[in-house]
Amino acid sequence: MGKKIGIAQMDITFGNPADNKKRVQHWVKKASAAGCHIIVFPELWTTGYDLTRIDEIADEEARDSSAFLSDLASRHSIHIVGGSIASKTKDGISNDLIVADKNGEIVKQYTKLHLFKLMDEHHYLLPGEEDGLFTLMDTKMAGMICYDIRFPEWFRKHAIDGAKVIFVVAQWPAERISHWRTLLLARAIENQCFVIACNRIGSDPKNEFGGSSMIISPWGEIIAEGTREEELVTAEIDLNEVEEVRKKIPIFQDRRPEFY
Ligand SMILES: O=C(O)CCC(=O)C(=O)O
Repeated sequence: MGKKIGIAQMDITFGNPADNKKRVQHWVKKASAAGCHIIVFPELWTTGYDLTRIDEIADEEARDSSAFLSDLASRHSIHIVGGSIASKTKDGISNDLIVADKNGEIVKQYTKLHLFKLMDEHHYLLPGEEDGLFTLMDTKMAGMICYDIRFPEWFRKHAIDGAKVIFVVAQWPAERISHWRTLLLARAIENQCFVIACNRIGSDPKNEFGGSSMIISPWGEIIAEGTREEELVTAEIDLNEVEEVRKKIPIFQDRRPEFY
């Protein structure tokens, strides 16, 4: 049976978690009414890239955002790949992707592994040290955050470890949207998995963001793509397609890692 995916290609109010929570509530209601099994949100949706104030507005131990997403997921009976949020711990602040299943259980908290120096992340955030794997609907999946997609070896590790669907949550600037599209397509084709990527729209004081959220099949077809407007991007995916593609061109059997 197909699974309906919804991507909340939303704008984010700069440095205003309360306002952004209202936005997220709106998109969860919309996705639930549209019959989506999963909804996906963008990177740093609570705060935006308000890094100079991040210490004030980050969420202590991701507690508040996790409770918020968990409550929404169980009330609307929908799995939430809850974008990422700034989480404050005793060691510093990290950029964490939170996943809540439809019963409200938090099944993953993944910290962005690769920090993006061009947007000063290394001055404000701590990098992660763990993988992005989780299970939803009895299927192994994984989450990545924005700049992570420039590291094919990180994606590959997750595919080798069993991920059939890889989510990407981002705030990807419009000026490099051709990189975004090309990298996502390549990651889907080379790993023969679904790639479901959510990018924000709108702007902040330093960047304009490019939308073009995408749902890409394991064969590399774009099943759905957003524009640069706020919208719910939806498509139904058939998880069996992963095995079909991997049977047709068996790259995971044909790899020769002893030479790489
Ligand atoms: O790699 C890029 O061009 C964009 C990355 C980015 O914006 C981020 O990681 O936040």
